Amino acid sequence: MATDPLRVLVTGAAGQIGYALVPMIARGAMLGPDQPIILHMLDIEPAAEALKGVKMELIDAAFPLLKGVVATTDVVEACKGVNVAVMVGGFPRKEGMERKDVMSKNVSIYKAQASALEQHAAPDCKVLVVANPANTNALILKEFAPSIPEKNITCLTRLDHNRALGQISERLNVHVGDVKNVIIWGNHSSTQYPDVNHATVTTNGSQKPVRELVADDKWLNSEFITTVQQRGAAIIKARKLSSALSAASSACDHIRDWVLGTPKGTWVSMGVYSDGSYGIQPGLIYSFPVTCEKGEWKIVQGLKIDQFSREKMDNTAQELIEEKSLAYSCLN
Ligand SMILES: NC(=O)c1ccc[n+]([C@@H]2O[C@H](COP(=O)([O-])OP(=O)(O)OC[C@H]3O[C@@H](n4cnc5c(N)ncnc54)[C@H](O)[C@@H]3O)[C@@H](O)[C@H]2O)c1
Ligand SMILES: O=C(O)C[C@H](O)C(=O)O
Repeated sequence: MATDPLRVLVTGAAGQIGYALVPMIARGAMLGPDQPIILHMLDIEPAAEALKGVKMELIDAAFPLLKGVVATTDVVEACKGVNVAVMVGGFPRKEGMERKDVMSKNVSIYKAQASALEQHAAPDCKVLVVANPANTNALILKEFAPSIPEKNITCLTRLDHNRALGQISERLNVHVGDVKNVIIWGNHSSTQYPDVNHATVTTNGSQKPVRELVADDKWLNSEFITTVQQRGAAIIKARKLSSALSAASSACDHIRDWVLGTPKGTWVSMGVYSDGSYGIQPGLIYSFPVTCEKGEWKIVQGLKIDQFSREKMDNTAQELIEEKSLAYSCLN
């Protein structure tokens, strides 16, 4: 039986993440190889010509799953009937800036786009905010779109999760696919806490704790953490542009696992609405370990948290509380 196409919105589609992301979606990397797609691409007037060019290339690539392309600078047209919204539109940080330095420009975009999504997207639309400051933009979107269920609004910390997997795989010289269950707690910023206390590596059919295999707590508790926290800045320094292919790929991972489910025994990190789990203030958009089934995420419960982790988890929560009040002061 033919499957109806799903409508996927990408905002900021003429930008560098957008350019990497739309072909991945059109090839099935986000919603699977059998799911037809109609792509909705939004950008602003100064990027309208570039957006047209992206649409031309999508047509030229002749993707079999791509059943239509809407390329527009009209936010209402862009949001109409979308089932998935990937919010990339905004201003990236440059060398020497922290992510919250792009706050005033970006939170006002998310306030404005919240109502367009609320009024015109499909009622069960799943929203992923990528643009920085990602957690706080998602929080603003949630607060200004009160009729969208809070469970449907998330932000991207899967890139940090994948970076953590990558660092462990490099250190142990094992395949990245054999490393699992790292956790990113908190903010997608330099206060995030990459935690390997529950992570494992599968070797010769059995699972071993990452801590045991690395056997170097000093490295795990210092250099590993700062490398993951600072990876975004390192990419900006090297490329003079912020990460794009890895961000696009991680956005596909985030939505794919959310919609199609996480493999048994595996969790991933997602920035989601806090329900107070692990003592994190309810209402923040905070990155937790989650499992997904039937299109719903659930925070993994009952993990043992030591004093070292507790302090780092609270520190990044505190930054999110401060970002929230800074965001509101930018909106006033
Ligand atoms: N969460 C993450 O892991 C992660 C990773 C990488 C980048 N980012 C962030 O993603 C965002 C995009 O990065 P990029 O490198 O693609 O930037 P970019 O400047 O190349 O592209 C951004 C696009 O957004 C468009 N835009 C601006 N205002 C808009 C609006 N109101 N509506 C729709 N589109 C609008 C711009 O015209 C531009 O085409 C940045 O905020 C960046 O910091 C987040
Ligand atoms: O660090 C940035 O500003 C871009 C992005 O958030 C990243 O982590 O690569």
